Amino acid sequence: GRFSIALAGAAAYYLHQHSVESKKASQINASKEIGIKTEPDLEPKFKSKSNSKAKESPIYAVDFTSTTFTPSETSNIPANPTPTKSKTISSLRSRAKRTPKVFKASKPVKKTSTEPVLTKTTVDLLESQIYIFYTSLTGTSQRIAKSLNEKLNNLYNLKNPPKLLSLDDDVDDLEEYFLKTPKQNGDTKNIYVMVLPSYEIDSPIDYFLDHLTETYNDFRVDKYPLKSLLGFAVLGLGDSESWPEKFCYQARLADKWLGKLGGRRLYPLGEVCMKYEGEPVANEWIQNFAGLLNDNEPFYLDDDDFEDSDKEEEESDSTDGDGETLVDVEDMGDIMKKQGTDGLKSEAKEMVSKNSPTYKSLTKQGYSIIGSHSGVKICRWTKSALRGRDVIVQGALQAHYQKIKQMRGVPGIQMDRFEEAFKVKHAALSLVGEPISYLEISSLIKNELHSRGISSFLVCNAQHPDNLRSLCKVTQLYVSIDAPTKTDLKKIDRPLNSDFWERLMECLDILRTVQSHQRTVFRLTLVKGFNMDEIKGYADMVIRAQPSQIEVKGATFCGSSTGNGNPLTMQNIPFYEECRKFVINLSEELKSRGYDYEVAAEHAHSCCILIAHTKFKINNKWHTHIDYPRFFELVESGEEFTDMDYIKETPEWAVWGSKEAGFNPLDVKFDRKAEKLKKKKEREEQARIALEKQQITQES
Ligand SMILES: Cc1cc2nc3c(=O)[nH]c(=O)nc-3n(C[C@H](O)[C@H](O)[C@H](O)COP(=O)(O)O)c2cc1C
Repeated sequence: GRFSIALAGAAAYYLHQHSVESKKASQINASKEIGIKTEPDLEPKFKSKSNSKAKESPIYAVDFTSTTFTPSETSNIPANPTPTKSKTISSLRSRAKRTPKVFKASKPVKKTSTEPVLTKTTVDLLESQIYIFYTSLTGTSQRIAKSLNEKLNNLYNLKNPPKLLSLDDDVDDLEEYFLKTPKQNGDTKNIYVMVLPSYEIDSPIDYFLDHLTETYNDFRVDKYPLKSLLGFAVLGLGDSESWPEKFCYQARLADKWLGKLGGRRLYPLGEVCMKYEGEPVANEWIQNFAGLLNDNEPFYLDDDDFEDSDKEEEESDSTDGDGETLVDVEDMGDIMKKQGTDGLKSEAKEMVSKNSPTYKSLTKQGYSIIGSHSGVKICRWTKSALRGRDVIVQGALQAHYQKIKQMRGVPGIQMDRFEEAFKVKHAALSLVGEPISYLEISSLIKNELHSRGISSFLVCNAQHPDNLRSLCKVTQLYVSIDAPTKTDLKKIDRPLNSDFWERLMECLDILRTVQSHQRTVFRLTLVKGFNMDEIKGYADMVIRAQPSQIEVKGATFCGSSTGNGNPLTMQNIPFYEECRKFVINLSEELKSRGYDYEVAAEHAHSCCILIAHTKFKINNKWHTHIDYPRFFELVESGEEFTDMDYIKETPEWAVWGSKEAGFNPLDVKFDRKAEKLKKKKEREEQARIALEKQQITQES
């Protein structure tokens, strides 16, 4: 058996009440039939009987990837970095489309590698020459830049003392640093750290930003002059109260253009409001940045990243849709130069190439983080798991942190969320095997998770009654209910045990009795044409187990292929409306039989709806959320407690029927297309005004 631990920081766990992963699609293969219903024993028994009988020790592989799917491959970190493949003319894109002198070249063909190329970075950041640039009108940025300088100067293992330069006084010619870059002895490379305020009014920052954009747009010079840097980071200072719309906007622009000019982002852009947060937060950024210099985690960012950020703009400008790219003849020099130098001299590739199958496979398995979980699938954890529970949790945490660190260079990462992701708050023990069949599970939960203040969401498939009976207190105990009848369940889950139905029934009884003190949650994943019709069968199970809540989620489409035995198509993915209908019918069925369950909350975006027992509705307000601090207080007290002792009011935006339908208004959805459209409209409007002005001048 295998199970996975998915870890999440606080910020990313806003879905904690409702998030349900869809079941592995290939497991679902069913038709409908009326099943056997057994009358439940309705006598609750509150005393827990522990099953201490140790059976033979099984072998556990730990899957730290997505909780929905375990790939068959593992990725290795090869000892030797794979060199960057040389680029061809065709791998370079044109800039703005110009006429009339054009060469035709085929669309970029990126070489892909089937070999995983996740490698440790070969360069030691501590060996670099750090330049701290700042510009300051009223002295704040200068002060912060000085404390950054001091902090770095005090790093005993930093080889070269940093250089502090005012863009206003010490840098006469921006080209010396932002077109060429200073040459150092030997292999020493430069790191640029910028401390920049933002000014709505004209200031020297405009001049600096103009220089960056002009360099980028100047077809005569290398488009990526800052590629020779080891990396850069920008700390922005501003005032979010007085300039909410333009808060730190110039630091953001600097961060963007330095990236576009080929710089590698070493650390997320800092945006500090000097009015509210002030120097402590700026110093926190400094502290974290300094910490990262000591870190030799590989960068998520690879050589292609800065090009990708251009891509969208260029693609949107381009009307050329025939698979070929027009290359301006004036760009040819640039292209030739790149072909000659990049391919031969560029340093060893440090990360999985964005276009490689490995990258795609890893990200698909959950490699993205901030808020979610550690997408690592490294076989050494499998070995670690054999050594015992301590190694499992430590390994999971380590892998989680490692993955977060790798995200530090990705454009758009928010510093506060990045830092928050290091504070693991929640662990989901779930899927692909049974976490409760791990003999040490209770000890792992108590001693490794709860003692660290990490909550535990445990998912089981109700096939191991003995283990379920002896399970310790968890924050939330999920039971997957994949089908409402015996026949359907057999087809859908293809259970290993012939007495699977009896086991399920026994587990449901345990939930109602021995484990009724737990916050128990049924999780139903709806698949159209497979398990959505037998409402009565589900109602029977709810009555038998009397769970605290029922989470219902429409299955998500993960692609289908005839080769992997997955019969699902988009036709099997229910619409949100169909899920709504399902939960209404189920709660009405329960009501009609005298059981008090109602639809309580929803998260339309994830096609996820929560039915809860009405005991969670206090003074007409739903309390389906978890009060985590209270949970840990209760755990620490050693006293017995129930699911009702750590409840928290459901926020209005999550309540069933709210206009937000579960979308937290604080989490602004970034709509790239809408953003582009907005910008386009702004440009058109500006052009129209300019034209009008011109006409007025001509007329007068
Ligand atoms: C006239 C003026 C305009 C400003 N405009 C902005 C702005 O557009 N966005 C922002 O975030 N902060 C703005 N600020 C706040 C400054 O960026 C902030 O006070 C910063 O810490 C000043 O740094 P300095 O002392 O190094 O010049 C503005 C401040 C002044 C005085």
